[in-house]
Amino acid sequence: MIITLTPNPSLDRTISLDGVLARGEVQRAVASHVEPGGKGVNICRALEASGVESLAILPGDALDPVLIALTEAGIPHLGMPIGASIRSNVAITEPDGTTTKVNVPGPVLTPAQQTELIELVLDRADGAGWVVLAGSLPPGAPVDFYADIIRKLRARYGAAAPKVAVDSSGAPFAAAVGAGPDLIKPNGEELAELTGIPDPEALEGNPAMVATASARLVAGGVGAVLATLGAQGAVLTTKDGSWLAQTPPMVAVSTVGAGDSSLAGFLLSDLAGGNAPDSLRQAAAHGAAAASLPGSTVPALNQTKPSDVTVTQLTHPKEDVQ
Ligand SMILES: O=P(O)(O)OC[C@@]1(O)O[C@H](CO)[C@@H](O)[C@@H]1O
Repeated sequence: MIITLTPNPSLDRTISLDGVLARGEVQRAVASHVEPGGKGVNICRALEASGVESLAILPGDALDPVLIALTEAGIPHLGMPIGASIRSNVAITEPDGTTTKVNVPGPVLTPAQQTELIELVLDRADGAGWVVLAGSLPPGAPVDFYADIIRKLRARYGAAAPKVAVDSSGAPFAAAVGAGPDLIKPNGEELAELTGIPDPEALEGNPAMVATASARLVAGGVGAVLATLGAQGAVLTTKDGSWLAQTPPMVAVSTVGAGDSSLAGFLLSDLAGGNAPDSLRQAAAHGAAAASLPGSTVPALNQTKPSDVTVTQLTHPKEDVQ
């Protein structure tokens, strides 16, 4: 069983253009998709598509379009009523795979609502294999919201605590990293920010540098780092080493949610007893399959091609990343 918490979920509208996005112009779209979203929600959608038991915890009223869509899709979820609408985020995709995304802040969670949401997670985590804390925080939540949940889970369940994965951004991600989660899933930019690399482009095309930066986080108490690098693949770093996964070149249809599918692929392999390189392979296969699907559509296991993924072990270069 995998529990996800999405404290700032969204209704995702993806608009497909048949040309390049033109700022300041009126353009006609060729298609549009609406899906219930937010990172943890997408992870549960991907797990459900592969028959893995999960529960999506999120703030949202029973009649909110996001919760209605989750019910219709048969995604197990637990909504905490907030008396406000879940935000709507927009993605615009171009034929070459370029995706432009605009995310809005979302409704405020009061301190009482934050406490209630945390209690829901703590209660439901009993016996779970993983708890995934995912996405941005809603306005009003303190920076250490995720870090606090990690500490509370360990305090309540001790040695029986579920493993915790975190995928967020900015200061809340950095604070969560400080609490030593079992797994984090940064993209290149987030990894640079977490490790103090001033120019994220330095990591582009340099998996060894990604591995070195990730290894520092592992040395600092993070269990594993799954760095997703878009078309350049993914790098997994644990205390045992680093591996690079690469998928065959492709033109993406929509990259929205590809990282969430990657994390779902990793978790379902891990739950099934896969070792680190196996789980990385499934993460990369899930990410590539998601990028080939429109909107934030998530792939099922049988739509992924792990045999097309090349996994190689990396050695960390001696020089420090500055
Ligand atoms: O604003 P956040 O919480 O960082 O990200 C939200 C979001 O971009 O993440 C998912 C894709 O990963 C989408 O479903 C959703 O719109």
